[in-house]
Amino acid sequence: MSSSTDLAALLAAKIRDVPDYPKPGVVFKDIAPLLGDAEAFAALVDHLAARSRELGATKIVGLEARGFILAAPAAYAAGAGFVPVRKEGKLPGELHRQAYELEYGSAVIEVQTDAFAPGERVLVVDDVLATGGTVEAALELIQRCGAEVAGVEVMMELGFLGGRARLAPLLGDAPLETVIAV
Ligand SMILES: O=P(O)(O)OC[C@H]1O[C@H](OP(=O)(O)OP(=O)(O)O)[C@H](O)[C@@H]1O
Ligand SMILES: Nc1ncnc2[nH]cnc12
Repeated sequence: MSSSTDLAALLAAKIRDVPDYPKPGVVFKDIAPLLGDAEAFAALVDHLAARSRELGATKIVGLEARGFILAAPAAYAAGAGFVPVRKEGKLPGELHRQAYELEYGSAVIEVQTDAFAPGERVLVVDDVLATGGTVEAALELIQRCGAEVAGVEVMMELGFLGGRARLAPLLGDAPLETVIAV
């Protein structure tokens, strides 16, 4: 992929707007066409893996469920470990948990307390940044585990919902990068 503009254009062409899903007033960004396109999917995963290496991450966190689809292959390609942050009730053992609200609902996410070594550098990967509630909850969990946030990589940012400003206090110097911003 020759430039970030080319990557954004390739991906944007494969994201479908679905009005009034899952609730009236929400325009849902459906990434199924992108995932089904071998060139777009590979280009996105390669980009995430390259950023992970550049940021020195040793673990990539994926946020259930769509974040898993991007984070797991990126971790493999980057030579990093993969850590699932899951919706409540899916992980065994000792957990940290965090309730949050997102654009169209509310939920609780959890992570295993021993998922990271102390001070380990962690990259968070997800598909869509809307209100920022989901990523904010994930950052709180990672910090509670004693790990360091190396950065956040999200494929698409819905700027009008203010997620970036909300996350700034938790990020410090760590970058929040999105391939597409609308
Ligand atoms: O910025 P926010 O307002 O928090 O919204 C963004 C989150 O919403 C979606 O996840 P969802 O909870 O719908 O789960 P899914 O991946 O299982 O579809 C998306 O994959 C992000 O994780
Ligand atoms: N509009 C949206 N489209 C897809 N995923 C989302 N997560 C939160 N808001 C979303």
